[in-house]
Amino acid sequence: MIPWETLNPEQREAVEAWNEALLVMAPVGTGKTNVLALRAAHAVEQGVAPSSILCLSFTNKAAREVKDRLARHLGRRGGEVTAKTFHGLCAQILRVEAPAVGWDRDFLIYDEEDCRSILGEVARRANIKPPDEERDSFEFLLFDAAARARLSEFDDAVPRTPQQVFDACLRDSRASFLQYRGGLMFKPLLAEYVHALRECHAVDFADLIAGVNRLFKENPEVLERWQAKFSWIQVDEIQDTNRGEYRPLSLLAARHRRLSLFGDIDQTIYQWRGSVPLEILAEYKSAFAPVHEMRFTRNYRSTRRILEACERLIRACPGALTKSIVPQQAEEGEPLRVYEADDTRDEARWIRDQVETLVEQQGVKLGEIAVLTRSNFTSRELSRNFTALGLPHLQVDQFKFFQRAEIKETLAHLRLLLNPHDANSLMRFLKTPPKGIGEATIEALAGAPRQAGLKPADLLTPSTFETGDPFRPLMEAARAGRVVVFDIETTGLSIGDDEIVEIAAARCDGSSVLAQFHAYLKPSRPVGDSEPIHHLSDEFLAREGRDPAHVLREFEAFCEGCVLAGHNVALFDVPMVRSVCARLGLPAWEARQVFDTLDITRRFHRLPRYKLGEICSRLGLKSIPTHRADADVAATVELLQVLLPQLEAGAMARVGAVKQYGARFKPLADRLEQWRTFMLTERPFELLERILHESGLIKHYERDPADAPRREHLDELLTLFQRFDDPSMQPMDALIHVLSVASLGKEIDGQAIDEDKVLLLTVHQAKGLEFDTVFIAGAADGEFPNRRSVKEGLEDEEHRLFYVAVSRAKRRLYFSFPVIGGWGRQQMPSRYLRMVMPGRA
Ligand SMILES: Nc1ncnc2c1ncn2[C@@H]1O[C@H](COP(=O)(O)OP(=O)(O)OP(=O)(O)O)[C@@H](O)[C@H]1O
Repeated sequence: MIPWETLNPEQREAVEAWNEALLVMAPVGTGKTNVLALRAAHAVEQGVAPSSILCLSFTNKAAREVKDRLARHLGRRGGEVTAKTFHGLCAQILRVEAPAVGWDRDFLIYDEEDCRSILGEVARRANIKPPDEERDSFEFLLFDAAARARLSEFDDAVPRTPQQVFDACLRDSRASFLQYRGGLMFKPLLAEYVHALRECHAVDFADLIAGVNRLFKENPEVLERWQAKFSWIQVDEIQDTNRGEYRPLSLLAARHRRLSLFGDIDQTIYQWRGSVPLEILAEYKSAFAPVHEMRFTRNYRSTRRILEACERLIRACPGALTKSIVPQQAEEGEPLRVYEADDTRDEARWIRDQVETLVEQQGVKLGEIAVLTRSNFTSRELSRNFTALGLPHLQVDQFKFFQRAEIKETLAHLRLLLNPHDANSLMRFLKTPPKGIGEATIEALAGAPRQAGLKPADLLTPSTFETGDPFRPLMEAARAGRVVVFDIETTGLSIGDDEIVEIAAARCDGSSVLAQFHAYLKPSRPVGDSEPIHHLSDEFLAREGRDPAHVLREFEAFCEGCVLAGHNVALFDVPMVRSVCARLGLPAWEARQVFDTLDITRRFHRLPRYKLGEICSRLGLKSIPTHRADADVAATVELLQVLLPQLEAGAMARVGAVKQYGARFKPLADRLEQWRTFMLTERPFELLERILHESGLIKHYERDPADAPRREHLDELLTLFQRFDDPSMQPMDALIHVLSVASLGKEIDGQAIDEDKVLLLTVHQAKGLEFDTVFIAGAADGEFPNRRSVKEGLEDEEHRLFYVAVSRAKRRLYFSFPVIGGWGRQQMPSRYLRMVMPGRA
């Protein structure tokens, strides 16, 4: 039920316009988030299927809030709405469509640190070695350029070449890097980097955005399917969106034309990252005309005094749209205050004193107080001082939770279970707690055997030790004409619920097809959204489909004594057949070995992309895959026949390496295999708890009393795993979901807001939040506005950032700055203070 009585007329108008393309531009604190959730709930009440609704937010925290509110209004049906961040949506789509972009279905999302370490390695291999003191900023430069270069096609009005992007990043970089000006060929470096990522079955953030853009651009039938899935879309914080993010959303909505945007141009604070709100809004209004445009004006958040400050500040900002903000509260509120501190320590002491007074005299809770800063640097300085002064606080930057070594080391264990190819996690797993396998061994493993098609991951697979060479069963079966290549089509992607509608298979040897198998199966559920993928309709299957149990028994007989192979089958097709067999009470396929031609191709061929069709054309094969099971099987057979001689040629080297390293790796492989079985039945937090104990991680962090905070972080990780768990998912799917939140999460997402601690965070991190009391520290010219941003022509963005900071406060707003800043520099009050408090000058 919609609580209409709590809504003001403008909020009500927005909710009532549930069936239109709606654009809500609304100043700070006017209730956008709440209206967004209620509007989706109302759409469901009006008959829109909850599963067709997509709500996008800027942080996971905001997305969770939308979900919670929907659950409150809609009950169980609220859970069917997709509420995510944009990156989360890309990951969801690409996991389903992995074959269409040539990615592995089990792809991991690497965070900035993982990507930078790969880039550093790739650069070293190319003999690019910046001096030690520049290495960090050089890796960042490469990371930034690598992202921009891949997104240029979608982000820039005029696309640039990778070299142009790199040269521009180099020009803008603060460090000198003189030696690289005009001398570094960026394109091959970028290609190496992307290849290294894919070898780990990994992607980065830029891949997610570029991947979805390319997917929709090149595969109209795929786009059509997602258009049918999400027919009702609304997006929050549109002002901080760039073209590469907006475009796929507008494509998704092109058919149903129900795309609604919420935001506030005057809170644009990510222009430096390429957000172009005005252009996007103009594009939106013309593409989705007629757009119902409206503004919210009433602020429910702040006292009149704070709102007056907000209004004065934003009116003075060139180009701002907000002319007035109507206060809903009658309360005048306390006067704003400024403290000119002697230095940072004095500033921290003053804040501590004010906080103590508020707590003792006015009963304010520590968790309702926030200290906002422009830079991470000031935040860290204050944190050091607060610690010395005994003020309980939580610094969000320092709390880059998922970046902490102990968290990464722990998560590496889980990631490795899902994806043994993840080289970064493998290294972390081997090092902590130490597994007795040193750098030299790993270096050696990453060298020669690789050309023979061996990866370190093979040594963590128990079957490798039974055969002495991971590919021996495949080669032997091929010689005996006992390889079955197969492909299936299904009613959908849920392994536990969906059904198989077509099986195609071919038994072959190294040069020819010896027998074929093909059958349609009659499903007990409609094909639904999957029909456009395989073009098999319910009517056709009702007519041609046979009893699934019979077909699967025949298929089992066809595969008798054979080894199986397929393209990108390891993570979907095989578990799907197992699940359907189990549901039908047929003997499971547990013991069958399956070889994936996507994995093998990648070991021997360096290609820009690994979609089956692209592999076939690059390697000059005759077969053309068509997304029909039998055509794909024919293409895969031909591909396998090209790969087999290469596998044969590397056999000796692989056997040698397995012999040499086997004894040390086998116990680890067995342990991982055991955890993999628990992964199928235990909830993510239960599995995490098991691994923490059985891996020796807990013991490792208990050895040194100085490690006590690390232990606490591991406990927090367990709590977060419980919080992020989605009980409606199967345990393994839930684990994939939890790990993707961990890698896509912004700093604030990992935050267990603590009632007993003041929150210390940057203004960027405070976006969308509100607090009873706000301190804006470091409010000095040069710091806020930031000197460098002003120099780069981004002064208006600094102005808006100050506006965002000021508008987070509900009841009290304090400013402070040290007269003597860093490096003993004399500081003047921020120019914005004069606007906020004109009488003060
Ligand atoms: N109709 C209403 N009645 C009472 N309180 C409301 C109403 N609408 C919004 N609020 C309250 O006003 C505050 C601000 O709302 P919300 O955070 O949704 O605003 P917003 O527009 O998203 O803000 P911002 O853009 O500044 O982040 C919240 O505390 C919310 O509960």
